Amino acid sequence: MIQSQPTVVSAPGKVLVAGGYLVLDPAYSGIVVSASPRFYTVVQGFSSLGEPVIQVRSPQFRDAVWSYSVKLQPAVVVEASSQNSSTNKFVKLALQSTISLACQVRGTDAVSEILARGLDIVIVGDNDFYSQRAQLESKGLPRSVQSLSQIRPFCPQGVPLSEVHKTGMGSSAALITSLVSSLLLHFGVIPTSAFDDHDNEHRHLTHNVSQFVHCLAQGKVGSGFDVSAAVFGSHIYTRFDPAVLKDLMSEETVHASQSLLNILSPSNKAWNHRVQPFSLPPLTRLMLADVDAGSDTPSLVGKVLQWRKENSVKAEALWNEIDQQNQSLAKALLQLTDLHSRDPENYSRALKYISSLQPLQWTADPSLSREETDVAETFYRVHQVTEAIRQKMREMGNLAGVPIEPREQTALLDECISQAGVIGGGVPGAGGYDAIWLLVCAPEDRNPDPWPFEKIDYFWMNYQPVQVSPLSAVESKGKGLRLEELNEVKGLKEAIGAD
Ligand SMILES: Nc1ncnc2c1ncn2[C@@H]1O[C@H](COP(=O)(O)OP(=O)(O)OP(=O)(O)O)[C@@H](O)[C@H]1O
Ligand SMILES: C[C@@](O)(CCOP(=O)(O)O)CC(=O)O
Repeated sequence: MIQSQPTVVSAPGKVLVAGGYLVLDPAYSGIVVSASPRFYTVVQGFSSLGEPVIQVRSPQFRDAVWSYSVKLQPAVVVEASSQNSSTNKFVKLALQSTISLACQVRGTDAVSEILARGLDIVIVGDNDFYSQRAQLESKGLPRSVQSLSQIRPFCPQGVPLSEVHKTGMGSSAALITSLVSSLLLHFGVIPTSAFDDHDNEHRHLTHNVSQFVHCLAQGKVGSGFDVSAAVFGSHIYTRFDPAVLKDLMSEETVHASQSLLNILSPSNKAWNHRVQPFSLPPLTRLMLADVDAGSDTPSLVGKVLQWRKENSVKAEALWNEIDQQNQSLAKALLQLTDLHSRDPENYSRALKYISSLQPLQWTADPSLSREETDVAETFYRVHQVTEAIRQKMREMGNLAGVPIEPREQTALLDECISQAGVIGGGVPGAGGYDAIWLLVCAPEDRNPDPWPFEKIDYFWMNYQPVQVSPLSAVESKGKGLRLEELNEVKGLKEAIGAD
């Protein structure tokens, strides 16, 4: 029986539009856009018969219920029940770390009281985190954004978690971030006002804990841009030095560590990542597609890093060239936001004008005013820079002998990017065969033409060489973590079985 008011926190997925591979090195940065699909964690008091337990459920998957017992003395130990039909390292480590931290911050008695009745935790992710091809096929629907809106929210995937086809939106980072934050709130480590503003110590603590749990669960310290996007929303990300986590990176030390709070505290100066403000320009729309190019993505990252190590001079030159382009891209995109805020009318008129033309034609009209020309030229610069980045990333792939932008993706992207109103695009993150992103114009009024996004949606639906499935994701302007009301998230109550 559910007994207390639920704590609900959501965290967004991400798209690394520039900075793949480079972002692993603190000398470089990446542009990470937070996306509208979110992971939701619902934590409630739960009265079980017998021993207090924590029950975690992921109702979108088969056999995805995990029970844990918790001992607080002499040290916090979270133990998975022998009856669980599968293990979930991510969930277990999130419980272990947040409860340990809660004991350090609130004291064992307070935590023991909250745990006395047990906890029921439900985790669900928006449909875009998982390929919906099978759902669309079973409903006889074409692969279009419109069809996706006909699939019910948090749709069950019909398979165990280990078999699901992910779309690369950072599911584990968003999941860990929403789970960790909901637990920190539920145990009173941070107050309910923690996420009311975008840059306070509570949000930074949540970031550090989520980053740590995610690294520990993955068994390595990654760049962390995905967790950072889940916490802060879109930004320009520069990674932290992995040394900050070195004393915590084994499961044994987590059990033993008295210094968890000291290391994860926002006042620990060893957390030296940088989060610089960024968002995509007004009246544009991010489009994403899951591409089924019928080929396995080999382990790209290992091979690229190996090549870089063996060819350091050549690699440094290439990394610096790509970095310059990445910085130019961020600058041009931010400049567009600025042009909009200074003169929304001319921005809007220029955007409407370029929406029905191919990039090459954007700056050729002498009848545009000076202000409109500024806007059109800045959009054209974004177009040119995204094309230059693609070219350099292909070069990186060729040199390292890996398919960062494979031929199938090049053909698809070239065709998309040559269409009217398409600003630019590429392969997100590490690249490979799985996905593409585009930035398209989204004028307020579309007449007389269809919106560029509708034309692309139609183009993808009919594209023959590979199967292209759109995602409904757009950029999330929600600035990362959000405290939610259970009743206000469409389909959430039904999905967690509380209706
Ligand atoms: N809905 C969920 N409920 C519980 N655990 C989940 C859920 N989704 C993911 N996980 C945990 O995260 C792990 C998957 O992590 P993995 O590193 O494969 O994802 P990812 O690479 O971040 O995904 P993506 O391709 O979306 O970026 C699973 O093994 C599981 O432990
Ligand atoms: C190659 C890399 O820079 C990006 C990987 O991005 P994604 O998870 O494929 O979106 C690796 C990393 O930063 O963890």
